Amino acid sequence: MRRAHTVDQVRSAEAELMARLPGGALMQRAAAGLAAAVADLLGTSYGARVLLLVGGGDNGGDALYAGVLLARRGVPVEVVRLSEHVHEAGLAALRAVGGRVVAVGEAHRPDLVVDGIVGIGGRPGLSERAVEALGLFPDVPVVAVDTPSGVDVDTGRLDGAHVSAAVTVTFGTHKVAHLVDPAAEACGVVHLVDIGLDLPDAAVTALQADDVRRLLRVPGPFDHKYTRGVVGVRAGSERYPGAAVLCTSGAACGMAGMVRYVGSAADAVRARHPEIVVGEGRVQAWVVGSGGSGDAEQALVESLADGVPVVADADAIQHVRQHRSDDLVLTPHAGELARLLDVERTEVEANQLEYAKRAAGELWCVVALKGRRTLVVAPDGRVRSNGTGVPWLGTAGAGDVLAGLVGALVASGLDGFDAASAAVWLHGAAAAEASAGGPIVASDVAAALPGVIRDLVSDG
Ligand SMILES: NC(=O)C1=CN([C@@H]2O[C@H](COP(=O)(O)OP(=O)(O)OC[C@H]3O[C@@H](n4cnc5c(N)ncnc54)[C@H](OP(=O)(O)O)[C@@H]3O)[C@@H](O)[C@H]2O)[C@@H](O)CC1
Ligand SMILES: Nc1ncnc2c1ncn2[C@@H]1O[C@H](COP(=O)(O)OP(=O)(O)O)[C@@H](O)[C@H]1O
Ligand SMILES: [K+]
Repeated sequence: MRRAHTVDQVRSAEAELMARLPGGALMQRAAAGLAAAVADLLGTSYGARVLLLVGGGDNGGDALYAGVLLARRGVPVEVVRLSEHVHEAGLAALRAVGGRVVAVGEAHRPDLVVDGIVGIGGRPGLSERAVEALGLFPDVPVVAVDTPSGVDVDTGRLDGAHVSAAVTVTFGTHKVAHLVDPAAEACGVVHLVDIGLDLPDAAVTALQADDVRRLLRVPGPFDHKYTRGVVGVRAGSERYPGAAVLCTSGAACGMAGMVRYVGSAADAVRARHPEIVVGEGRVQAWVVGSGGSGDAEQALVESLADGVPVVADADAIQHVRQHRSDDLVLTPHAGELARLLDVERTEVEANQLEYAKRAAGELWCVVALKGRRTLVVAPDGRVRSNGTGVPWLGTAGAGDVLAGLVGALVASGLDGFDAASAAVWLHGAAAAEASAGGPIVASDVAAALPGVIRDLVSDG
C-alpha cells in the first residue's frame, strides 16, 4: 500500500523524530536520498551538470546538501538563489566543495535542474523569479525535492505557476499531491526516501498488486456459482445497445459466479456472451445506468427495490438524490459528478478530491471519480487513488466495462469501497496489458481482465 499524509501529519512526525536525533540528521537523510536519485538519473555520463534552484526554506537546504554530495562525486553544481536568505550552512558546505552561486542568466546549460524552491511549506503558485529561472532551460528535466514547487500539497490542486517534474524525490511518506490529480501529474515519477518517520493513518492510499490480490475472492473447493455471487446488469438501451454488451463483459470477468442481464439489448448480450442469463432473478449486486439513456431511472428504482448493493453508472448517477440507498457505489467521470453536484466540469477536474469527498459524504455512498488517477472515496472519508492505467484507456465504453467489473466484485462479497478500488486497479492493469503501448477499444480491456486476474492471483 502506498500511503500519503497531510503536511500537518508529516510535520508532527518529523518533530517527534527530530527530538530524538542530532540536529540536521533528517535533512542529511533527505539529502543523501536525493543525491542518490539524481546520480542515478545522471548515469555515468562524465561532466554532467546540475543546476539547483534554491528557495528560503528547508526544501532548499535539502537541495544544497544533495549538491554537496554530488559535487564530491565530481558533478559540477551551480546554484540560483531564489530568496534573500537560503540555508546558510548548506550553502557554505556547497561552496566549500566547489559549488558556484550564479545569477539567473549566468547558469551553464545543465543536464538536470533540481527544484528546491519550496516543499511542504510552500503556498500554491510561484514567484516571478522562480518562473524566470525555470524558463531558462525549459527542455531540461527537473527533479523536484519533496514536491514540485507551486502545487497545493494537501489537496492536489494547481493554482498558478508550478514546476512540472520528471521525477519527484520525496521524504518519509508520500504527500496528498503525489497521489491526487492534477498535481500528481506534475510530479512525474515519484521516488520515496525513507527517513524513519512514524506516521498515523494515511489521508490517501494507493493499492498495490499485493493489496488487490488479498482483496480478491478466489473460489474454494466447495464454492459453486451461487456461493461465488451473482451480478445483475440493467444497462444499455435502444439507443446504446453496445453499452449493455460492454457492461456485461466487465461483469463477466470471472469474479462472480453468474451474470444476469435485464434490458432491451438482450439479443446483443446473448450473442456475445452465451453464458449470461437473460431475465430477472436473485442477485447479490446490481449494476445500472451504463448507456441506459432515459430508462436509467426506472432501472435504478427496480434495482434498489431488491435491497442489494447497487453500482450506479452514467445515466443512473443523476437520479441517486431522488432514490437513496446506503449501499451504493457511483462511478462518475468528472462531467457526471459535476452534473450531480451542480457545478462546472472544469471545477471538478481542478478539485477532484474535494468534490469526490463532497458527493460521498452528502449521498453517503462510495464514489469512484474516474480519470487519469481515479479516486475512490468512502462516505467516512477514506480515499484511495489508483495508479494503474494508460491514457489509451480514455476510450468510449471503457467506463461501462468498469461498472460491470465493480458489480462482479461486489457480488463476490467485497464491500463497495474495496470492490471499486480493486476494480479500478484491475481495469487500469487490463488496459495497460491490452494496450502494450498502442491503441485499444473498450472490448479489449474486458478481454484482458481474466488474464490480469489470473496473473495476479497465481503470483501470490
Ligand atoms: N521538517 C523536517 O524535519 C524535514 C524537512 N525536510 C524538507 O523541508 C521542507 C520543508 O521546509 P520548510 O518548512 O522550511 O518549508 P519550504 O517548503 O522550504 O518553504 C518555506 C519557505 O518558502 C517560502 N514560500 C512559501 N511559499 C512560497 C511560494 N509559493 N513561492 C516562493 N516562496 C514561498 C516561505 O517564505 P515566506 O514567503 O512565507 O516568508 C518559506 O521561507 C520539506 O518539504 C523537505 O524538503 C527534509 O529535510 C526532511 C526533514
Ligand atoms: N488520461 C487517462 N488516463 C488513464 N485512464 C483514463 C484516462 N482518461 C480516461 N481514463 C479512464 O477511462 C475510463 C473512461 O470511462 P468513461 O469516461 O465513463 O467512458 P465511457 O462513458 O465512454 O464508458 C475510466 O475508467 C477512466 O478512468
Ligand atoms: K520542491
